[in-house]
Amino acid sequence: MLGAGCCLRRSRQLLASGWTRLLSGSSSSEVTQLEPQRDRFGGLSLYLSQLRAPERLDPGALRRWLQESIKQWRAEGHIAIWLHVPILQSRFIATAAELGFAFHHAESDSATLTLWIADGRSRLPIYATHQLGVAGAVLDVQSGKVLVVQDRNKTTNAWKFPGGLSEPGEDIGSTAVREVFEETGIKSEFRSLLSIRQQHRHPGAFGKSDMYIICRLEPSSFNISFCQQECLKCEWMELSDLAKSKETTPITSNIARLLLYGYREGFDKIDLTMREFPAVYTGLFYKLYHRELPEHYRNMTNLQDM
Ligand SMILES: NC(=O)C1=CN([C@@H]2O[C@H](COP(=O)(O)OP(=O)(O)OC[C@H]3O[C@@H](n4cnc5c(N)ncnc54)[C@H](O)[C@@H]3O)[C@@H](O)[C@H]2O)C=CC1
Ligand SMILES: [Mg+2]
Repeated sequence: MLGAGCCLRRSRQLLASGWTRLLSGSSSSEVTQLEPQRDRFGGLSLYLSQLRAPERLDPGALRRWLQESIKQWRAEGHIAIWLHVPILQSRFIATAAELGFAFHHAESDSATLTLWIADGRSRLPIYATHQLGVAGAVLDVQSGKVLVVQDRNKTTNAWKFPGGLSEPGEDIGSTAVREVFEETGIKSEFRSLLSIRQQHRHPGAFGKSDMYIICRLEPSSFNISFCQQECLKCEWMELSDLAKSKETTPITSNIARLLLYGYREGFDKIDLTMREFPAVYTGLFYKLYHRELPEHYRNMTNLQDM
C-alpha cells in the first residue's frame, strides 16, 4: 500500500502531466504551480489561486483534467477534494459543479467546494451552523439600576439589554463591552456569563441557528449617549422594575430576575466566570467559562486525596 507522501507525489506528477497535456499551447509553467495538498484525513486541497495566468485556462480543459484526476485520486484512496476558488475565477465553479462538487462555504473573496470521493456518505464537517449574538446586562451595584434600550428596528418596542453580533475572533466579553459602548456610550467591564439561548432557523441569521449570550457587566461610566440608528430609547432602570415589567421580552425578563437574585443573594449564585488557559497550539489561549470552583478543587492533583 502506498504511503501518504507517495500518494501525494503521484498526485502532483499526475497533476503536472495532466496540465501539460491538456494545456498544450498554454503556459505549462503555469500548471506546475497548482499542487494538491493532502490533509491528515486523506483529503486533497486544490487552490486555483496558485494559477499564475488563470485567464489562459479553458473551463473545458479543467473539466477533463479534473475527471481524469478524480479517477486517479479515488484509486489512490483519497477521500475528498476541496476546491478553493478565488472570486475572480468563479467561472470554474460551474465546471466543478458539473462533476458533482458542491459549495462548502464562501468568504468575501473566495468559495470552497467539496467532492466526497470515498465510499459511503460524506464525512466532511459542514461549515458554520450558528451566529453568535452577545448582550451586556450592565448593573450599577451602587444604585441597583441596569442599562436598557429599546430597539429602533424592531416592531414591538420592548426593553432589552444592549448587544449585537460577535465579530470573527472576538471574545464573548469583548463583544458585550463593545456593543454596549457602541449602542449606549457606556463604558463597562466584563464580569461573567449569565445565560445562553439557542434558537434555530433564526430569520436574522439567514436561516441558520442563533446563539444569544447575556453577560454581566459593571459600568465604569454613567452618561448615556445612545446610537440613534439602532436605539429608540436608552436609560438606567431600577433592576426590580425591569424584573417586573411587562414591556420586555421573555428572555430579558427572566435574566433580569436572575440578575436581581444575584444582586440580592450574591453573584456567585448566578455567575459563570471566565478562566484563561494555554491551548495545545503554541502561543494561543482559550477562555473557559464555568461556575466558581472552590480553591481546594482547583488545585487538587490527586483525586484520592479528597
Ligand atoms: N431577546 C432579545 O432581547 C433580543 C435578542 N437579540 C439577539 O441579539 C443578537 C443580534 O443583535 P442585534 O442588536 O440585532 O445586532 P447588531 O447590534 O450587531 O446589529 C444590528 C444592526 O445591524 C443592521 N442590520 C442587521 N440586519 C440588517 C439587514 N438585513 N440589512 C441592513 N442592516 C441590517 C442594522 O443597522 C441593525 O440596527 C442576536 O443573537 C439576536 O438573537 C436580538 C433582538 C432582541
Ligand atoms: Mg444591537
